[in-house]
Amino acid sequence: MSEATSEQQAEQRHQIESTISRLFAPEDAGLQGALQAARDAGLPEIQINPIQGKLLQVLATACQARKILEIGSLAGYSGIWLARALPTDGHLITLEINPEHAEVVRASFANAGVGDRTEVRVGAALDLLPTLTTEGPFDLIFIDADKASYPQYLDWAIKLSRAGSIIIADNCVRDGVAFQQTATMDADTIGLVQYNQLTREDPRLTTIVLANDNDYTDGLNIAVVKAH
Ligand SMILES: C[S@@+](CC[C@H](N)C(=O)[O-])C[C@H]1O[C@@H](n2cnc3c(N)ncnc32)[C@H](O)[C@@H]1O
Ligand SMILES: [Mg+2]
Repeated sequence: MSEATSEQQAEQRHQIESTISRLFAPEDAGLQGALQAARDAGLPEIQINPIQGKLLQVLATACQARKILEIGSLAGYSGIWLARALPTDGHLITLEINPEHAEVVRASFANAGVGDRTEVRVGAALDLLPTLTTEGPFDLIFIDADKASYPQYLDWAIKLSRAGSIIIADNCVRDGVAFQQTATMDADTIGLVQYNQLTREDPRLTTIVLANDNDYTDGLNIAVVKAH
């Protein structure tokens, strides 16, 4: 029997991913509505994928999350996945710099039935994070905003967490460049490289990166806070 070509292997990986998505992470009307609202508002399609959304829910459930913090809301797609892992008295705060995005998020949260347990705060995350110290600790923190600030977001995430909290950051593979050190990197890539290094070396964290987006070329950095 002949070896599969690289195109056949890519197609097989794609089929497996679609099957996992369909079986374990189907999108209901609320999630599909958030994607449509984003398209209608002309927002970029840079949200996480359904498997990542379900993974966020699995992790939120694993740490019995009652308080979740998200940095970077876009249209509320990841926020809906996260909010649905909360108990009815749980709370998700999502930080978003763009007021137009925030309006779309609020409408999509309401449409998805999670308006009661979610709050969108508008502003630059680095300005808003210091105002959250009395509202934590957060059980899960999801970082998915401007990449250059990821190292500072990590500092804040640890400050706002407890032992057992889970800190997740998106786009921490980026075709592999997020693990490289070169002289010619832009500020976003430097932020990602530093984030991976900081989470790998920080003795307070246990960390792994999973390549689980865009045909394994991007993915999530997942860190558990062991102690402060
Ligand atoms: C990749 S999108 C978030 C995607 C979303 N988490 C999802 O998967 O559905 C990044 C979002 O972060 C917002 N953002 C960028 N810089 C920010 C900052 N400094 N503070 C807060 N939000 C920021 C952008 O406006 C954008 O809506
Ligand atoms: Mg992202």
